[in-house]
Amino acid sequence: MITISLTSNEVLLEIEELRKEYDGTTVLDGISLTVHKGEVVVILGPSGCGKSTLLRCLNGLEPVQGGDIRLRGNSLTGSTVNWQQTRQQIGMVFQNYDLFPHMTVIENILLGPTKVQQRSKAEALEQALQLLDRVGLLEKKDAYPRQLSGGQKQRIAIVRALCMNPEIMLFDEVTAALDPEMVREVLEVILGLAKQGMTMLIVTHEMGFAKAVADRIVFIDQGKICEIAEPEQFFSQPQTERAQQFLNIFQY
Ligand SMILES: Nc1ncnc2c1ncn2[C@@H]1O[C@H](COP(=O)(O)OP(=O)(O)OP(=O)(O)O)[C@@H](O)[C@H]1O
Repeated sequence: MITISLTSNEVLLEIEELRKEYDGTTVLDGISLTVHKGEVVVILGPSGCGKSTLLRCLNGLEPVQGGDIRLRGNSLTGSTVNWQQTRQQIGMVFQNYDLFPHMTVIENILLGPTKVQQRSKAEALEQALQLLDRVGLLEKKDAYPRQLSGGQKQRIAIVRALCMNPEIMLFDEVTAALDPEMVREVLEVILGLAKQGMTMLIVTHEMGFAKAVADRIVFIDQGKICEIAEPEQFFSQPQTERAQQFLNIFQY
């Protein structure tokens, strides 16, 4: 079988010796990771190891106490970072799709492109409709969030983030709040993005999905990177006892 890698040599994101504390307790303890354009990195680790915190630091939602984060060489840890601009380059989707309840699907999606990015409504609308079509929800464009299932809301949240044309997408347990039958439809959207070469950092507890989507698995334990491996290697022969214990819990 010929495997075509969509990962380029171009470095997009560099995390260097990142340290994060909450109330004097170290939660991220010297995390270093380089992500290339087009790469899909899945972050795994036991509950409380710091996965969500790491994504939140990358998106400027948490201040850090040490180290650096660089996006295309530009540091994101100083006090002068323009987060409004930077967040347009780093899209994030959370467990709880926070769509505005009083706005329709299309209004939710167009808010960022038209208000923040000041793009023309016609141009943003064209892109939004294309993206909605791609996730199979074009007919829901005028629905309100309360009229959608959890899986549909989560796909809309992904479209909303994509419509800002980010360079990288962060996904934080986006299927954790969904009923099992809706998990697949959301994961398929993310798999589709991977095939199109979107750079992504994904936190998930879905091991089958992690194996299918990842170029690299990063296993974190107690705030440190314990292991970085290709998925085949990680799932068949993890190098550390902690990773083996973690996989045993998932019976994987
Ligand atoms: N706002 C906060 N204030 C204080 N401590 C926090 C805060 N947010 C997270 N923590 C702590 O930081 C540690 C890492 O939390 P984080 O949510 O990043 O873990 P996680 O690996 O994503 O866990 P899970 O898989 O359960 O979601 C935990 O010990 C958590 O209790």
